[in-house]
Amino acid sequence: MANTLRKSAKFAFSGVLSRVSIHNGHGRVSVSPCFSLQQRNNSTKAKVKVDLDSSTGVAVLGMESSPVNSLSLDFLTEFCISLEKLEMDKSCRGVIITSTLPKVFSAGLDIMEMYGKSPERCGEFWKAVQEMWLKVYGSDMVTIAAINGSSPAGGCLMALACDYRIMADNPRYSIGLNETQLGIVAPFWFKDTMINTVGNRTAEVALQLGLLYSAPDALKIGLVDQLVPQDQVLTAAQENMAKWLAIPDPARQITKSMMRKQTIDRLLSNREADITNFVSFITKESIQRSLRMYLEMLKGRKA
Ligand SMILES: CCCC/C=C\CC(=O)SCCNC(=O)CCNC(=O)[C@H](O)C(C)(C)COP(=O)(O)OP(=O)(O)OC[C@H]1O[C@@H](n2cnc3c(N)ncnc32)[C@H](O)[C@@H]1OP(=O)(O)O
Repeated sequence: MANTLRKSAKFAFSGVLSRVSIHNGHGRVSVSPCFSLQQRNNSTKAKVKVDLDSSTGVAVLGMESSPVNSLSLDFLTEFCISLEKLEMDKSCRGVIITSTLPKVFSAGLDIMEMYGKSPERCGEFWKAVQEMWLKVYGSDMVTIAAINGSSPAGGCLMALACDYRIMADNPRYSIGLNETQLGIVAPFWFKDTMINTVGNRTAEVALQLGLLYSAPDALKIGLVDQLVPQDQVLTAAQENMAKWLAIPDPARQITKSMMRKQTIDRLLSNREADITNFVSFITKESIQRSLRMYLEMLKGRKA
């Protein structure tokens, strides 16, 4: 499906990678994003760690952007490059997306990217958010989210874009599209992805109220597929991956495409308008005020 989509869309990150894999002699391959001229990371510390086991064809993509894996432009760029590299690697059939940080899968979009930024920068940021979703939701690989921490808003979207979600059964963690609680509106493709997962009525209530669900409640509504103890999230993801990989790739990929193409096409054919909408919405004075208050609330929680 990703190949099909690549033909019909201009992917911001397409063609920036070469097929470089480094074998370390144990059947595992460490894949670090092969940065091109489009690399924009200022820091040298990688925000994404990829470990591909060539004997199983399964990669673990660990998000390690401290403190909370918020989805900044730099993070999203690195994430998309890593995923595209795996997508192009014929030996990789499945990817497990997880966090290497304690307590948090992803805190969602980096609020600092939406507060006090120029319209140009906001547009660039939103394009990267779209790209992340297109790449995960449209991946030819089997994608499993190993949700080993809280996963609000954009973090929930990333998990929703996967084929299967396994969450740590920890009462401190929550997941959901809580945008309205911040005074902002989840765009149509967030909403569509939620509807495709939990159904229209549940999505309507969840989105309007900006609900964050505990792990058991997320399981109840089908927002996640399985709960396991914290220390078993990755093992459970590996076990589940084996079931998905037992299905012949072409049959599974075509079926996935049938299920998701309409939703993907809707964004592809409205990409520019969606960016324009985002920029004009997020730069409004009232929205900037809401974001500032939310940031202050986040920082103030420590005091
Ligand atoms: C049209 C617009 C559409 C937009 C679509 C999607 C919007 C989004 O995704 S908006 C982001 C929504 N995210 C949230 O509401 C989550 C906010 N964060 C939290 O609830 C908690 O931080 C979390 C449960 C993830 C983790 O809790 P803790 O482990 O207790 O960490 P802290 O709260 O102490 O946070 C540490 C540090 O990180 C900063 N932080 C947290 N989240 C974000 C974020 N999303 N963006 C930027 N920065 C974030 C937080 O302020 C702390 O900073 P310092 O005080 O400087 O240490």
